[in-house]
Amino acid sequence: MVLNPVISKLSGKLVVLASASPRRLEILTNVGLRFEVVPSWFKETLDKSLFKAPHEYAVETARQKALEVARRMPFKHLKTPDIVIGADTIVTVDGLILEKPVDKADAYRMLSRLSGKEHSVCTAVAIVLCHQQENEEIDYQMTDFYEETKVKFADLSETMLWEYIDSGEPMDKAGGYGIQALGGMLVEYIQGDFLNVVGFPLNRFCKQLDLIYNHDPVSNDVEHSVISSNGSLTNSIANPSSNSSLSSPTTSNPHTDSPIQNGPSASPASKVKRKDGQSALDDSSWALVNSLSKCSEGQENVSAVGSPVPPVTSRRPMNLPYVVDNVHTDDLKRVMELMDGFKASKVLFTASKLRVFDLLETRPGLVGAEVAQALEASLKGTECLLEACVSLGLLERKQGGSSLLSISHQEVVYENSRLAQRFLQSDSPSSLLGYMEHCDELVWPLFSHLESAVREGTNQHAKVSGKTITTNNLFQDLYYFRDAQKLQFMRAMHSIAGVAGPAVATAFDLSRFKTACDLGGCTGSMAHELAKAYPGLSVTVFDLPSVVEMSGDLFKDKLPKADLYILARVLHDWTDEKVHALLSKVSDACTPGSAVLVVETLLDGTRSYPALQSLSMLMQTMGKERTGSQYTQLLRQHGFGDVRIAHTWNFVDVVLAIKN
Ligand SMILES: C[S@@+](CC[C@H](N)C(=O)[O-])C[C@H]1O[C@@H](n2cnc3c(N)ncnc32)[C@H](O)[C@@H]1O
Repeated sequence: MVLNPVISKLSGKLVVLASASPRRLEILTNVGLRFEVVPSWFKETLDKSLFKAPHEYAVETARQKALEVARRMPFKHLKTPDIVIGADTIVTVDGLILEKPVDKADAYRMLSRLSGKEHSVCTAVAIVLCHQQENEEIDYQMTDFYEETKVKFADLSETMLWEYIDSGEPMDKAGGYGIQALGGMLVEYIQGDFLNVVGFPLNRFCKQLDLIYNHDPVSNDVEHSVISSNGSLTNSIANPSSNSSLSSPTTSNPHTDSPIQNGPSASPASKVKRKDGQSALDDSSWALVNSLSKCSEGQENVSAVGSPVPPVTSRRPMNLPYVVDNVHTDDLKRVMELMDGFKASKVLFTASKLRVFDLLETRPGLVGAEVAQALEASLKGTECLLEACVSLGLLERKQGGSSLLSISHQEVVYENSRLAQRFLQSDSPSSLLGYMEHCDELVWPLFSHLESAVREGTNQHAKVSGKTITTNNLFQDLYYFRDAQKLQFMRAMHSIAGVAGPAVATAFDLSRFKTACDLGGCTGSMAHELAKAYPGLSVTVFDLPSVVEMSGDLFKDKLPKADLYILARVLHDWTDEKVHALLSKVSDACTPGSAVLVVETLLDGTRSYPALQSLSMLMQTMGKERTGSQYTQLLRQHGFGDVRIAHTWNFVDVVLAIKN
């Protein structure tokens, strides 16, 4: 299509970009567009499974972003924009939608998925035109489109991936990369609009503005749906030859003359369809999407919270304060989740202890009564527990049991979720049941004394078991004083090492070491993982006499000879003084080029797990978790000049320190 001048058509208009993306801002500024930035409060949480194709999800998100700002501004900013632009960029690969990574581990998952493959970048843009009418009501007209660009990544090495992730660039970008900066290094070729990959398809946007401002939509016979503030469809004209699109976010079928229901139109599938039945995305027809009076402030907020499609319902009087908005709702949700965190943990521990997951592994598809019978528990309590497990993603609820006790085939039956199959069944290789039992029996009672621990700065065993624990008797008197306790502790250590072991073993290339000694190696689970990863490595486990045959006291006895010493979750048990004593001893046992592998949860980044784990150490031991740089400093003080850190984002991270 011939492109006419469009940007000048917007001069004198209040143009608003409903996006905080600096890249979109730059693209639009560069072409001389004058606009305000009002980031949308619409949360990108639409249920992706409701959309037939990924681009439909992006379009709907762009629409909701733009509409939220268009509806908020007259009330919150006390001015009505002329035009609001919303955009959403998604990356799709193997049918999967990738948005912005939530953390480094997520960025790693995304980028390794993109490595060596072609993927698609889709930016959807929604343009809302706001017309203030004489009666103070505002009409909203919306048009939207999307642009797709194919991008091919080179094969990326692990080092390249991590170097890029550690640059911090992936974090605020769809798909975890930015083509305009460092991420450009990853790209072999692109097919399509480069700026679309950056975040805004400028050319297509200008074509769309051309359609809007250089052609009169009504005289062009384009599709034109009007929804009045009482929610009824008042007009509908169609032009089947039209090739651009506009849709009404509030109508389930704007092509009918029937009245449209008030209230939330829940499904994104309610988007306008073209006359020919195609998705509206390639159309450029018009729809007057909404008409709201200025006094419907509360409604604006309700819609943004509850539904992808803003409802048009009865008006609220201006003087009735309406206090819920997206931001508040998200904060409230977070606080509620945190307040309920202890209940969720206890549900997990109890269901594990009652062996619900083992039962449903051997007998999947049981109804509540059958589970209650097998557990010898009350029906009422069992049903509550099962439903709580479903809500936490531990179990799946299905319809139609075929069991003897089921009354009808429509009865609810339960099965283990994938998460439960992997981590909660006792026979799974990555079962965490041992650790769960430890958390429930030992850590849980300690945490009820968190306030005392914070005030006193010490462990709380005296309050729970009446035992005063010091650096000299931590293991012997606490964990190993009875066989049952010892085995429980060892099971806990074993299960974590089993899950984290493969990531620890491969965090660095350790193939040059021939002998390793796992100091405080407990059941040998970590040693086993190392030996598996490096068939040429002979690993010895050294622990207290009550734990292993190759025994001794780390602090008193001579250490076995090795060229790699492993200290996995040992240093975090001890005071700085003891840590210095131990590292000095390990350093003495090392020759130049030998190394120590410190495996600990590093207090780096913003994940909650390490911080909570550090509190757990405070409650249980003499020690604490430390940051990567604290370990680096400690190790350097003991003659390990070359210190490298690998964050595995598993239970533990890894520090490799090589002796000078
Ligand atoms: C927290 S556990 C870690 C176990 C194992 N490294 C892992 O990551 O699964 C600490 C280990 O240090 C051992 N340990 C504690 N004090 C010790 C000492 N004085 N000498 C030798 N081993 C000790 C304990 O028996 C226990 O196995």
